[in-house]
Amino acid sequence: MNEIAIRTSGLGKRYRQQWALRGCDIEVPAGRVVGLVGPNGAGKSTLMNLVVGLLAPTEGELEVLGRPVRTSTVLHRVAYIDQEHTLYRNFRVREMVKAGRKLNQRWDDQVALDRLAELNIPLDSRISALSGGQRAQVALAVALAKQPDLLILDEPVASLDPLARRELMSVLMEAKADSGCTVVLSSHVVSELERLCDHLIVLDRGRVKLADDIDDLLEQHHLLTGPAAAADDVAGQVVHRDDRGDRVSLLVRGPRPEPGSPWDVQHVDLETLVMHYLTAAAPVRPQEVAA
Ligand SMILES: Nc1ncnc2c1ncn2[C@@H]1O[C@H](COP(=O)(O)OP(=O)(O)OP(=O)(O)O)[C@@H](O)[C@H]1O
Repeated sequence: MNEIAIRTSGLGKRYRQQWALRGCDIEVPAGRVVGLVGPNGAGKSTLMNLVVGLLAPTEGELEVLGRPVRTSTVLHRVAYIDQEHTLYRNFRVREMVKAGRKLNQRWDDQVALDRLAELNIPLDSRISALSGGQRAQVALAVALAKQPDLLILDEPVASLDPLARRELMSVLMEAKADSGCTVVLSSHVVSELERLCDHLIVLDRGRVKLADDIDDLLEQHHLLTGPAAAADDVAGQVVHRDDRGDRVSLLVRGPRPEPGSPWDVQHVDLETLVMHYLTAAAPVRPQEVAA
C-alpha cells in the first residue's frame, strides 16, 4: 500500500506576528509509527492541531489520508488524544463509551469494552476518580474504538509515571499491530520514542529539521573524526562540526568515506543525531529576512 497518511507542502501557521510553523514539507507513508520531536515551542502541537482540523493553516497545503482536511469527511478516520487526554472529567467511563458511540460513525463498542476490561477499569468509575495512567488508558480505548486510520497523540505519556508510561505504550503498540493504523506521537525526548517509532520528524522553532524513516536516517548519517584540514573535502552535508585544535568531529549526511581516508567513521545513534540537528545553526531563508 503506497497511501500517504500526511502530506504537507509549504504548510504554515501564524499567531498574530509569530510563525508557530513555517515552510513545513513532510510526507508520512501510511502504516508508520511517527515520532514528532522537538523542544518546547517547536511547533509540535500546532502541526498536530492542523492535521486533526482544529486549526486552519495560514498558508500552504495539507492532505490527510489523501484528502484536504477541512473540506472532506476525512476527520472521522482520525483520532486525537491531547495532553489532557481529551475526556469529560464528570462523566463515568460508561458514559464516555456511550458518547463515543453517538459521535462516531465507525465506532466499535467491543474494542473499547474489551480494552477497559483487560485493564480492570470499572465502567462505573468517574473519570475524575481515575489515576493519570488509567485516564490515559481510557482515552486510548475510546480513540481506538473509533477505528481510526490515523491516531495522533500529543505527548501522551508526559504526565505519567514510568510504569504507567510503559503500560500505555505497550497497549498502544499492541493496538497498532492489530489495526495497522498510522500513529503519530509527540515528545520532547527522543529516547522515549526510539523503540516504538519507525519514522521521525524533528521540529525546531517552527521548522522541520529532519523527516524520514529512522532506518534511512541512521544509514545516511555518520560521525567522522579526523584532521581539521581535510574537513572541506568530505562528501555530503556537514550537519554539525566540533573543532578541537587540529582535529575535528563531523556529523555528515552522505556517503561513507572510502577505506584509506583519514577519517575514523562511527555509526550515530538516534539521540545523538537529533541533538546535533537541534544544536546546528538554523538556516536563514530569504522570506524570513524579508518578513
Ligand atoms: N494559541 C496561541 N496563540 C499564540 N501563540 C501560540 C498559540 N499556540 C502556540 N503558540 C506559539 O506557537 C509556538 C509553537 O507552539 P506549540 O505549542 O505548537 O509548540 P510545541 O512544540 O507543541 O511546544 P510544547 O512542547 O511546549 O508543548 C510557540 O512559540 C507558542 O508560544
